[in-house]
Amino acid sequence: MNIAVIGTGYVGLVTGVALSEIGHTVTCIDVDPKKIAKLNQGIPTIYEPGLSEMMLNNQQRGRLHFTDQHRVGLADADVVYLAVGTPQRADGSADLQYIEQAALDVAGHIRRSAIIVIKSTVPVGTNLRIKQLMLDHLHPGVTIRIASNPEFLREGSAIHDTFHGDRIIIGTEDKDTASVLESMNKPFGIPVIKTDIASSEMIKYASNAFLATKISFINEIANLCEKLGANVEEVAKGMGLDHRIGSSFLRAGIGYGGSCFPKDTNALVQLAGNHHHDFNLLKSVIEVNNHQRRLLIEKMLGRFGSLTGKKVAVLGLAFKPNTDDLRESPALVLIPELARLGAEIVCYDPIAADQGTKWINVSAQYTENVADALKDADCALIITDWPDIKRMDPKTYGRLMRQAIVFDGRNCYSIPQARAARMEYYSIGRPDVVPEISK
Ligand SMILES: NC(=O)C1=CN([C@@H]2O[C@H](COP(=O)(O)OP(=O)(O)OC[C@H]3O[C@@H](n4cnc5c(N)ncnc54)[C@H](O)[C@@H]3O)[C@@H](O)[C@H]2O)C=CC1
Ligand SMILES: O=C(O)[C@H]1O[C@H](OP(=O)(O)OP(=O)(O)OC[C@H]2O[C@@H](n3ccc(=O)[nH]c3=O)[C@H](O)[C@@H]2O)[C@H](O)[C@@H](O)[C@@H]1O
Repeated sequence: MNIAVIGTGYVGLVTGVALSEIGHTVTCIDVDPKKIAKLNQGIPTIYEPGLSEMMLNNQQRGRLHFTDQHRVGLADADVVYLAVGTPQRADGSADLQYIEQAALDVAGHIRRSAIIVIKSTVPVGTNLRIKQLMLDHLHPGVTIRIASNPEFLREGSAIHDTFHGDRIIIGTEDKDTASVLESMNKPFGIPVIKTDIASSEMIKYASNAFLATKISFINEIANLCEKLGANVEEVAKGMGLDHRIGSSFLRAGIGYGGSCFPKDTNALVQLAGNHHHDFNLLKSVIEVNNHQRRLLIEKMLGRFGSLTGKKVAVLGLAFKPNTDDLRESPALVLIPELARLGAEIVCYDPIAADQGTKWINVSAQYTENVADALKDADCALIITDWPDIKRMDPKTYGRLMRQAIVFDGRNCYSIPQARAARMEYYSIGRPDVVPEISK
């Protein structure tokens, strides 16, 4: 089929590349000419394992194209995906200006009837409003059908998730549209759930809200474990083996970040409020997460009294490993707070350092490797559990730092490992490790 994808961000680009990989002819359209120029040179604009090769391969086969010209990109499209951002407004609700503009752009340029698929995460009711908006602006004779097809990929494993997802959700007003989209997605070999549009829109928010709830729940248990002398990792393992609970999303840490959990939980609270429903549970999930992000600073102040003039090695900036995305990363809260407290900050991230220099507006040094960041530091603060940080011999801290004092927001090392390395080690939901010599 001929497909157009509007928006070449994390979701649009991966969707376009994946649909071309299963044999469709895809044109991705973006309003950012710089992104399009880079993509046309075969260079991905985001970091995702496996994306670069797959993209280049499909471009060379002539199945994947990029343009900033809607007229060109929409010329042959049978199906048009809208995959632009739906960020958070100041009041927490979803900002729909980009998707509305994208819909108007399509309506203004499309000259043939097509199915419009909304992939962006949008509040319940948005698909039908977008349809009406487009109907008001279409050229005479052009008809559209609308479908909701929310995305469940995770950044850092986006290609893997797209080909091995648990389900594909298709919400439509009519069975024909659902059948067309089901057969289009068949080569992915993933179960397709066909439903109505409102339920499809809600499945996306409910899924993200539930995963965020699991994380805040285990973080609260972790905080209690610290007070009671239990180890949250043992607790999570013991809970997760119950298949009704499941072991995923039970990793305690410095809270969830990223472009979606924070914004989607807030948007759902807002949506509920607009319908006179006070979503207290989800409000608590958000509150717990906000507090969790600051926990390690409290621990650092507890240990040092003051951070003025202390050299802090910050390991990891991205909101999770394998991505260069800094959106809502705990780093954006923690680094400015360290600066406010007078610390000297040296940051390391294997992929997201460039983004760090753009997003973090406080004075900080950026290094190319972990060793340079750790050299002569008074303490280390682990924000992202990058594989090279996790795999590092914990004795490295002692070899390079003034004192091996590590505040670990991702529980990268086991307690026995920390003890063996003679580190002073503060993690989440586990006993502190304080060697005799440091007491
Ligand atoms: N990032 C993620 O992992 C996931 C995101 N989502 C949802 O997918 C949607 C897109 O998210 P991201 O890909 O992260 O956004 P993004 O911000 O990375 O990309 C959006 C892209 O759309 C382009 N754009 C904006 N207006 C346009 C227009 N009128 N015409 C053409 N292009 C336009 C921008 O230039 C940008 O390249 C959001 O609703 C998000 O909640 C859903 C699942 C996963
Ligand atoms: O709607 C979205 O954008 C996406 O949001 C999340 O994906 P993503 O944000 O890319 O990454 P996750 O792996 O879910 O991690 C989110 C945050 O939770 C944190 N997390 C995750 C799992 C866990 O056990 N503990 C924990 O603190 C991560 O460190 C990270 O900061 C969902 O997992 C995807 O299904 C969804 O499509």
